[in-house]
Amino acid sequence: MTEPERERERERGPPRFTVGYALAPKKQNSFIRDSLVNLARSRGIDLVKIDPTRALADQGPFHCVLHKLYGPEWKEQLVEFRLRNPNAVIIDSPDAIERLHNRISMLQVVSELEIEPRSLTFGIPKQIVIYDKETLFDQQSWVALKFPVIAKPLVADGSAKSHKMALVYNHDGLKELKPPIVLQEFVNHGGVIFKVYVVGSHVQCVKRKSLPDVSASSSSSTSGDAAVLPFSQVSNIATDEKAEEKYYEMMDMDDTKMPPQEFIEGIANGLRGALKLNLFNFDVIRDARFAERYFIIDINYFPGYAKMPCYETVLTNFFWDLLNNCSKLNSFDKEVSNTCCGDGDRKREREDKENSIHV
Ligand SMILES: O=P(O)(O)O[C@@H]1[C@@H](OP(=O)(O)O)[C@H](OP(=O)(O)O)[C@H](O)[C@H](OP(=O)(O)O)[C@H]1OP(=O)(O)O
Ligand SMILES: Nc1ncnc2c1ncn2[C@@H]1O[C@H](COP(=O)(O)OP(=O)(O)O)[C@@H](O)[C@H]1O
Ligand SMILES: [Mg+2]
Ligand SMILES: [Mg+2]
Repeated sequence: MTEPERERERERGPPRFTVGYALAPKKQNSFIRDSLVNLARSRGIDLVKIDPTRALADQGPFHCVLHKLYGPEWKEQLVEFRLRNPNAVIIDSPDAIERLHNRISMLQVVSELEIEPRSLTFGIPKQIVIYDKETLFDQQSWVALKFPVIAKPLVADGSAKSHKMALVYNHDGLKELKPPIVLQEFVNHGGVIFKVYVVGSHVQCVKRKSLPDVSASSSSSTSGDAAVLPFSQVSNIATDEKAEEKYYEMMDMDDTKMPPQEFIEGIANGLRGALKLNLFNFDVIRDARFAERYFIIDINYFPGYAKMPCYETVLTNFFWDLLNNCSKLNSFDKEVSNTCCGDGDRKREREDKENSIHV
């Protein structure tokens, strides 16, 4: 760069970026808080709402589009936007997100991962998919499964219906289920679930309450108790503080040891690469019988990040990394200058970007 060019750049000041967001109203309320908007703004990133009633390609300009909306029309909008703005970043690709909308394809990738240390194991609980009532009533279809099982709607599209689960203690309980469903073996895990939030290369694990363990006797069809227990979003239920305190005491929540960070990061990075996603979380449980055995039971796109400690900083850093030092973006906005960062950061940014753009 010549001296006059450097001078012009100094005069222009640091580059500014615009991130457009397209979110359902509930998500917008929980995620787009003043604390996030102000922190991002102070780092040169403006968060701007995308108007869902107007064509996306007519809005902007956006250096980056952040979204959690579904359906063919929205996908079309993204394709059109991409054609008109080939250097803008779309977080994340709708095809990659769609894989998480089916509870079978969602977890398929887990079995393909190879993670150190090998002293700990991870996988998914034994599960089958049932598409119709006939198969549900055919003993042969679930003979390989051990009760209790959790029945989950096959579709995980964010609707209230897609979170309606049932804990089924014995085969009598199967009668009440409505396929298409996934029947997954229930794993006793001490009533505590680990939620692992992933934001690009940032990985953060938190503890949440989960379903309590089930005793062997409650699974017998002669116990006289109900054969099925419906529930929904158990780790998300807002209880009053007192009840919450009692629950935590009862479940020894404070005493529950976190899984090793290195292990969790290995899984998170493996999933990030295989799923080609930047923004997701996954639910992990630890087998109550074998403490070295972990199961991944759920993966969610763009989860409730506002519940993650320091979410404003984590998300702002992610946007910043993505928007700065990126040659593709530099050509989208010719005004942007090159900014330095370490090699590790560069590698991280490259990975984050590889996971984004393609629509
Ligand atoms: O509503 P929140 O903030 O609790 O976030 C929900 C997530 O809670 P979590 O962060 O895992 O505790 C929630 O996670 P779970 O499925 O409950 O494990 C989902 O990601 C949910 O999105 P969707 O309904 O599946 O599209 C998320 O809902 P949306 O905010 O995306 O509607
Ligand atoms: N295989 C399982 N064994 C034990 N508990 C489970 C299992 N699967 C799900 N759960 C419990 O049910 C809750 C909801 O299941 P999940 O698959 O995470 O659905 P959702 O997408 O609605 O969060 C989990 O947070 C956990 O408490
Ligand atoms: Mg879950
Ligand atoms: Mg989920």
